[in-house]
Amino acid sequence: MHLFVDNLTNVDFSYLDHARGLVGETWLASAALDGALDDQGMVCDFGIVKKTLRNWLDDEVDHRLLVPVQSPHLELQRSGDTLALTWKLKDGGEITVGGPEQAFALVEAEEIFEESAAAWCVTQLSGAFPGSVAKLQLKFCSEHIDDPYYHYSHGLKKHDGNCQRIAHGHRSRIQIFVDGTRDPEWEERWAERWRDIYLGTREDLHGSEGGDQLGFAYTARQGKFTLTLPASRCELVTCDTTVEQLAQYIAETIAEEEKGRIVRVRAYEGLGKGAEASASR
Ligand SMILES: Nc1nc2c(c(=O)[nH]1)N=C([C@H](O)[C@H](O)COP(=O)(O)OP(=O)(O)OP(=O)(O)O)CN2
Repeated sequence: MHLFVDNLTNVDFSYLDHARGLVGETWLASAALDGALDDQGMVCDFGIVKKTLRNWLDDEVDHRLLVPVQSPHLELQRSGDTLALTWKLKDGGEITVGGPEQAFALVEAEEIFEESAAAWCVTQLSGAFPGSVAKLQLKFCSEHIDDPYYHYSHGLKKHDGNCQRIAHGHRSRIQIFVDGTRDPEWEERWAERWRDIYLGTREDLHGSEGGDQLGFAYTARQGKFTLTLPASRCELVTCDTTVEQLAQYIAETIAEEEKGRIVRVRAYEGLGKGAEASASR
């Protein structure tokens, strides 16, 4: 018998890609299970399926940096329960990340994409379901978005939860209105500007701002986090990078060029949520 659960949860995370660098991503997860019927006439109670998978994905994938440990572009070092890695980029640059182990997911794969990540999750989940379940399949996919969107990574050092991790991210739509009318040109400009970007807070800078490589470091409740990456893959902002503050930052930046007009920005953070802000000059 075949059982399925569509859109059971979504995961927000970042991953390392040889060409794209640090990629903020949001995927929807769906599951399918094959097995015999138990004495309730079920392959597995939907309640158990949803709780088991949601809890596991929340703990092991959501808000983590997914690292493809079989990649030739990776150097990884462990010291106690902290990890430090160097990732070589296709254009010759590099990214380094350090932090507590719980901020990373070490995925047995050469590259991270929907299928490789799902296959690793299924391996990790072996034994999580009752014996009536013979086979688990997991599928990740991106939300269908008609609007322009961007992928960004960031870390919120003041956040009490997992958003404090320095390299987690989202795939997010952006809607921009000038004097009440949607402005596709501005939306495309921001989608391009924040394509695979790291949004760094200026006060977290470690080292100088002027060079080709930028460094960020902070200590939060989970431990010490560090990140270095090419300045060209980064946008520095003076505020923290909550979606409220990003919406305000975008609105104010556009308002500088749209003098006398009211700019309203509806910025998403991942799927189905975000913040609205307005500005005029
Ligand atoms: N009001 C705000 N709340 C939160 C913000 C924010 O900018 N404004 N940001 C975060 C984190 O950046 C986090 O990455 C958001 O991730 P998400 O998974 O969407 O949030 P939750 O963990 O709360 O939701 P789940 O659906 O349960 O994963 C957090 N909050």
